[in-house]
Amino acid sequence: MTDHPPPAAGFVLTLACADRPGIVAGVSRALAEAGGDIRGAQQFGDEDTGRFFMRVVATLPPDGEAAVRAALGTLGAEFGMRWRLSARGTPRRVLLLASRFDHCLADLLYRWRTGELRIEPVGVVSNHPRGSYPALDFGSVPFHHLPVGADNRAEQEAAVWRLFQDSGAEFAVLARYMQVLSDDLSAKLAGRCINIHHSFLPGFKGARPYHQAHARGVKLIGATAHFVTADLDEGPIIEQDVERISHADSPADLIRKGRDIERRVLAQAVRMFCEDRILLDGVRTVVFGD
Ligand SMILES: Nc1nc2c(c(=O)[nH]1)N[C@@H](CN(C=O)c1ccc(C(=O)N[C@@H](CCC(=O)O)C(=O)O)cc1)CN2
Repeated sequence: MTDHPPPAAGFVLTLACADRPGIVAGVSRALAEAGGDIRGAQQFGDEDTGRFFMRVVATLPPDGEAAVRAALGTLGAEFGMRWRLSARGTPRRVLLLASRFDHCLADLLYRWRTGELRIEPVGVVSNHPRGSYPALDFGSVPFHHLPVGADNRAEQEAAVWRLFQDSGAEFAVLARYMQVLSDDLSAKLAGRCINIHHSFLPGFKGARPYHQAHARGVKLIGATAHFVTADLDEGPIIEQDVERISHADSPADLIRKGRDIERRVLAQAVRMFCEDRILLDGVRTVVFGD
């Protein structure tokens, strides 16, 4: 009976460092010496920032992960590299936040249930009660009603942060959560909190972009998924899309058409995050698409 070696597992390596010769060679050697097999690689050198970014998909033999982590540790120290190695397809634990409008929350939960999005929702937070979502089935996902007003913003945010930590969430998604996060919470969630803004940024920031768009008479509307920073609607952009509209569209028409754009843009951004396709490049992102 022939012994078959255990199947090699799939991994994604992402890295960023100051650009200089030898990075790709070093990474390839580290993987090869650990028995790894590169299945795909994307890289980008940003001439503005002098930074280099890379995403590698590789298989590793069972004992290869420890070996490659050791080699990457050494390489990382030599090149001043930030790197991350994660098993492909591992669901990412996410805390979902929403306010009155539920279309993005409903869409993410559907894509999770159908297996399209490799997420594990660890909780839903809303500043509105559960009864505000009659159309939604949260199933086994815990729902947390955390009302917020001018008199309890700090306490409410402390509860959100405690939930994020206690649930073991890896990232958060503001799925039309209409509260501005404080500088403190924004900093704690830096690079791991994705917001969907219902306009094609940098146009029409704030809480009512569709009314602004209608008043301005634009011919395209859009949506923007971005990382949350303390500066409202200024975070590094992950994904955007637009749709043509006309003079005949009322604000209500724009809100209706915008929902579809918001849903697909947010879902794409969440998928890219879960597949380690997004790297921060200062105030911008590098997105290694599929
Ligand atoms: N620190 C940040 N927090 C949030 C961001 C962000 O970019 N940085 N994005 C928002 C989402 N958003 C637009 O996409 C947005 C949400 C809320 C408001 C706003 O003015 N809210 C008012 C209250 C409105 C209400 O209660 O309905 C407020 O907070 O005083 C503007 C833009 C999520 N958080």
